Amino acid sequence: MRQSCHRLLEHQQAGGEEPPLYSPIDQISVVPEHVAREGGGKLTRYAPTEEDEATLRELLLSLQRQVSVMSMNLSAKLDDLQRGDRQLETTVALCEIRTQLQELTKSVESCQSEVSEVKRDMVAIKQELDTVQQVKEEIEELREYVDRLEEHSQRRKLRLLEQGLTFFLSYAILAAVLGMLQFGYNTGVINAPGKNIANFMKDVYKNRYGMDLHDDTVNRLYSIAVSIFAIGGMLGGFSGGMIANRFGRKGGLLLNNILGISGASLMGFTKISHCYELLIFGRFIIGVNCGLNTSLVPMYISEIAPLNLRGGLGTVNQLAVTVGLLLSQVLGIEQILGTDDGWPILLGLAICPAILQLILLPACPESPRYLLITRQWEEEARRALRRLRASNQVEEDIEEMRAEERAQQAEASISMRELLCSPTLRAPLLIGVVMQLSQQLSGINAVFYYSTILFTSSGLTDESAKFATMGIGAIMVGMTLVSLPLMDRTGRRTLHLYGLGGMFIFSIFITISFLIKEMIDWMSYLSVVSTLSFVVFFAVGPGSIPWLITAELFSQGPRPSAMAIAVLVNWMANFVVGIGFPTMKALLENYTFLPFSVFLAIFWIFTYKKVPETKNKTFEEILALFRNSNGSVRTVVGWGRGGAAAAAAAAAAVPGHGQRLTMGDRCACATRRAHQGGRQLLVSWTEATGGGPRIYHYHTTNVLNRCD
Ligand SMILES: OC[C@H]1O[C@](O)(CO)[C@@H](O)[C@@H]1O
Repeated sequence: MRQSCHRLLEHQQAGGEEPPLYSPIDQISVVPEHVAREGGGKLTRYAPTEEDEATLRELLLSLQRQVSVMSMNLSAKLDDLQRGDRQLETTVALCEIRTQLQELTKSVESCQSEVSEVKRDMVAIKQELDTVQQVKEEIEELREYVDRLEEHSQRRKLRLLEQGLTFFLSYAILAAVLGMLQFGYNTGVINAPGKNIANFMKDVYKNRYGMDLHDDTVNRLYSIAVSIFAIGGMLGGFSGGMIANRFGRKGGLLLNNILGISGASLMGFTKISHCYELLIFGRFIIGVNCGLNTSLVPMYISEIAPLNLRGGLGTVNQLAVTVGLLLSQVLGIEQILGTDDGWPILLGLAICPAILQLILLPACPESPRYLLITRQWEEEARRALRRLRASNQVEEDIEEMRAEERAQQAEASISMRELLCSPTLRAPLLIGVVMQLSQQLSGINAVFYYSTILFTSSGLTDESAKFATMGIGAIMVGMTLVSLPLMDRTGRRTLHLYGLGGMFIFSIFITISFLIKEMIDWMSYLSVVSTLSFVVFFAVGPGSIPWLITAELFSQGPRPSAMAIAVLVNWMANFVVGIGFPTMKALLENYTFLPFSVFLAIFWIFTYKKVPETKNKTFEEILALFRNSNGSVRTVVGWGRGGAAAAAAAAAAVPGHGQRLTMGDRCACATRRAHQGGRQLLVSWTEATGGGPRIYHYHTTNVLNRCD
């Protein structure tokens, strides 16, 4: 209070302006006289002194003076206002001004708060700019690292492409393809001794029941013995995937020989035991054995073959089939084993490939891919590779397998259901299945099973027809051999297109020759030449490519299940053609081959549009072909624990997608709890020590398994 009075006096003594109307009075009334406020706001009692009283008196006088001045001022102003004509207008204007002043004050306040917000934002932006700069630098580093990685993998691939055929690799291939030879042999072996087997059935029936077996019943029994082989094949082919995962590729093949030996023995002992049921059962068992072989052998070969030889070595599958077929044709002629006494030996000879494989295969290594990716036995895989490559430098192969493993999200194996439901695997599965269909629905087995009848019906004598049939077998072997080196040079897709195209043209020629053979004599030769050419083109592509490409289209996890489905389809189509062709021939007569021409045209278009080239591509690259067509797979490199830098790098590597890389996905791959399908972003990486660079593989869509 005392201070306030002093200040007021000082102000007046200094000749200050007329004080505002409200302030001195307000100040005086703020605090009661007997109370004063000290520093810190604490209230204390106040006792006035004489000096204070004098000051107060002075102050009161000055206040009185001021009040009178103010009242004079006021009354002067009021008079002015009352005198003025525009008193009302002025009041209104003052009110308006006051309102505007209030609004102005409000806007100033809001401006103030906006300014402080902007200030805050600017600080945040600055921080973000710093982060962006940092991220930019990191991306630059990452880019350099990716370039280096790419260079490294390019060099690795070049080295992989330089690998050669070693003695041990050839030995392992030879031991394995005995299974495919078994398949070819048993496919053809039943044709030549057809009449002898029918006679045997009649004799047994007569001995058993004392009456003659009707020709129709004999034919039915014989056709059961022929076709039950394919039923066994379907069963074996379908179980191939499961066996391959459970016992390994080599393990499965070794076990399968038990079936081979049993089936061959049953067939071989059919005559001695006077029991044609044994023949039927034996054919079924050997069918299961061959079905398993068609699944396991191509899988084993594609997994042990070096990248640059995979096509050629895959063709050895079909080479073995054709050799088996030719062997059965040659041994089945009347001069050798195609007789009443010889046929059980002919059928029983199927024991030879099984025993030979049992002897040769144990020395071969298990598939290194199976050991490393499916079993995670790295040392064993390394040992197997060292033997197959005849070198201690196998790190390139190991790295390539690891890359395949990463690309398939570390899935050791994928069930049949998962395979069928996976959107990513749908495309390769469809291609695999259509490729198998293109082999069987091309009509090749119509030629094989019924070539002799076809030739005689187009005018050749029985004798020449038999030799023409054998010629087909020989041409098939020769042409498959010719196609072998082309597979890794020309490429699978190109050869398949040539093969299907040629078959299409010659299937038309076959139909033409059937149609005009009655008019022109030499047309019978046109039918033989057309059929031989048909077979030549089959050997160029559709004979071998479906076997090898199905194994190539899939990585380690889904490969066994995919092979099982594709092989099942192959056997089913084989069965349908075998069973259906006689009826088709009866119905369509000279136009019998026309449906095959239509199928061939469809398969050609499909191959042209959908089948990718797999020549010289690693399994990881093939996998990426399908992922990229469906979504995208990228590899980026992140630092340490990931975070913003890795996320930004990932986002930068998927231009246009805009997906965010969430580090939460990391646990996904570790736990591997599988969910089906779905579009999502998935991340996996290799662990690196000491916070160094890490490789992230991520797919933006259609991943097989979602993990959380
Ligand atoms: O070589 C002809 C043979 O090849 C196969 O297509 C298997 O690859 C068999 O179905 C056919 O009898």
